[in-house]
Amino acid sequence: MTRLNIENLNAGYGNKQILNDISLTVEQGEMIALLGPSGCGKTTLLNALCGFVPVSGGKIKVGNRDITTLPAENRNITMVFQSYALWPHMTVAQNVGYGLKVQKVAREEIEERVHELLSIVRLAGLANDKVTTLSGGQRQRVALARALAIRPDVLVLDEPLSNLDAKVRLNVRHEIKALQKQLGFTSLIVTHDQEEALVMADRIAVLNKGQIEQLGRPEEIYQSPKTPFVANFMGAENQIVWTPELESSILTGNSEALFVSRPTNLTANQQVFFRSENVTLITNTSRFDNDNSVLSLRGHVMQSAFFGNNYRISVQCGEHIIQADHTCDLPANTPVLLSVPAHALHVYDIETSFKSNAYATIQTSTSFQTI
Ligand SMILES: Nc1ncnc2c1ncn2[C@@H]1O[C@H](COP(=O)(O)OP(=O)(O)OP(=O)(O)O)[C@@H](O)[C@H]1O
Repeated sequence: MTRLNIENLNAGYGNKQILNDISLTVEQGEMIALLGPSGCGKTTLLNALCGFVPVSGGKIKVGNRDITTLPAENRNITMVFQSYALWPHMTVAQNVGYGLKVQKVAREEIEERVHELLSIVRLAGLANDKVTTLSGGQRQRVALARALAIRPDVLVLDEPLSNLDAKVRLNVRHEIKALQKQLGFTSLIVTHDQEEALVMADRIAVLNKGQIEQLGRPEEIYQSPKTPFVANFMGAENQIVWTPELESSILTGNSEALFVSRPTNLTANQQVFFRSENVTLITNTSRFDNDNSVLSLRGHVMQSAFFGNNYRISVQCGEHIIQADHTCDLPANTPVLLSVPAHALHVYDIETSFKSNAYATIQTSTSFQTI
């Protein structure tokens, strides 16, 4: 496996440009997750790498080879599809060996390689079964073994777990990750599931409208989103646009005020995002601390939903509806006080979307350690 280098890539369908100036390097042995909402261009990027979608500008290099205009079969990039794309009339072993047979590799070598890969993906006992008799998780492991059999320079995976049910999905994602670490393959994986990206990837590229909005380690993307889009996409679903009116409402010092306190890094004409898990909810609303280290606001419960390990409480705070995680159920209309520590706030300038959050920065590093 080798390094993949994408430089200023533009691609699309006919006159419709989908990818705008994408630059991304996947280091040897690294797994990068492409994360973004439906239609942002994730699959188009994989298709452009594989040679299925023509490139209108920029370069794709694998190691020192420029593959930008090479036909798909000469690129040595293999795709694992969401739908597995296995041959239904073939056995497990025949599917895994298919690519090697096309490459006219000697029969003994194919047998050896197929055997090796089937034991890696723990399917050796099913070598002679028809793939149609396998479960979804097993089929995806066959697809993975088939892709790896031809020793691609780069492996790309297009939502490989989407067709699996929730429990199998958790297992297979850990298996793919473990395999990726064990074999050290260079890979790009497409997902729209942020948890999947956080768990599996060495780095995450968040795509928005055909552009990379942020690239970084999972911790960086989660804890220090650079833009409102990334903050919101990574689960900071609460948003308050901090207008001059809100700013003046807090400065009244009124104990009935909706906004009780705000941290010093939040000023007028900014927007703030935060996660429900970072909101502390109390039912004693008489407390009135002018505390500069938290954003604190009053409201009343609209509804409550059971989430298994806690309750997600929707709180109406003036015009805003804030989601807060809480340990117990609360009846509608209960008055509550919400507070969010400054370090959990992601603050951006309204006009420029420029990040102005001094509290939530973490140590970041763009270097990638190969293992
Ligand atoms: N064959 C095609 N011809 C024309 N437009 C296409 C084609 N395939 C995709 N598109 C358009 O390109 C854009 C990006 O699609 P793409 O499939 O890359 O998005 P995605 O991020 O992978 O979405 P999803 O998560 O829904 O799979 C969309 O607007 C889509 O309608």
